[in-house]
Amino acid sequence: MTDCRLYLITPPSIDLATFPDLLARALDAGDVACLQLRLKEAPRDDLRRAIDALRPIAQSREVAFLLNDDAELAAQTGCDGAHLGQEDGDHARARTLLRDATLGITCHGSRHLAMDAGEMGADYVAFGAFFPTATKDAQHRAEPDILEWWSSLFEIPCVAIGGITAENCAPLVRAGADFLAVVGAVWNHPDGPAAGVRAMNAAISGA
Ligand SMILES: Cc1ncc(COP(=O)(O)OP(=O)(O)O)c(N)n1
Ligand SMILES: Cc1nc(C(=O)O)sc1CCOP(=O)(O)O
Ligand SMILES: [Mg+2]
Repeated sequence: MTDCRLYLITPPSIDLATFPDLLARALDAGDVACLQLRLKEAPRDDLRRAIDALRPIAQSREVAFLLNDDAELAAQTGCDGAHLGQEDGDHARARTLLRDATLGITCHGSRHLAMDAGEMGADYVAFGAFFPTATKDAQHRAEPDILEWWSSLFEIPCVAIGGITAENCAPLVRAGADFLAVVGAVWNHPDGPAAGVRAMNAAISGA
């Protein structure tokens, strides 16, 4: 029995007229540990509107609501935390701003970055991309052995990301990933996002 759980990230752009209902149905379909709002192109006002609309949908279902890229906005708007990359500002300042809220840090395929993030106080470290992804132009790759190495040495949870699907995720679960972060595997599932959540849950449990 694995403790690994699904970490869902929003599609790169959403329509607030229809997405809240789609999200609710996806979250009701199975186990989702957290939702990251990742709208790279959205103007700040749209981002605030999206937070206001989507945060209650996640939090009312005990799904942690994390904001991508902006710890200050996350802290101001009642998010459960933020995910920051290596270019997303001062991690130590974000740690202070977020107080007890979650701070996750992208560490690509780097043991060094992961240890720095752990020392700085990250609540999780994220490794990737494990597989080719159509969701973004990923410049870094990671191999499953980094998950084994990290989880054998450190208590801080690790997230695997990048091109993960129900079909390819088993080695990452077995290597020790605490969370699998996905976009396409859920939102582009041929039978819809709810089916995508069910497929990921089944693949994680069966790994
Ligand atoms: C869980 C998780 N892991 C990695 C990333 C990537 O963050 P970053 O490197 O800052 O890239 P962008 O997402 O900002 O394009 C993530 N968002 N979530
Ligand atoms: C947002 C993101 N960050 C990555 C990294 O490697 O840091 S890969 C990625 C995209 C994840 O989407 P999908 O599940 O559709 O591949
Ligand atoms: Mg970022």
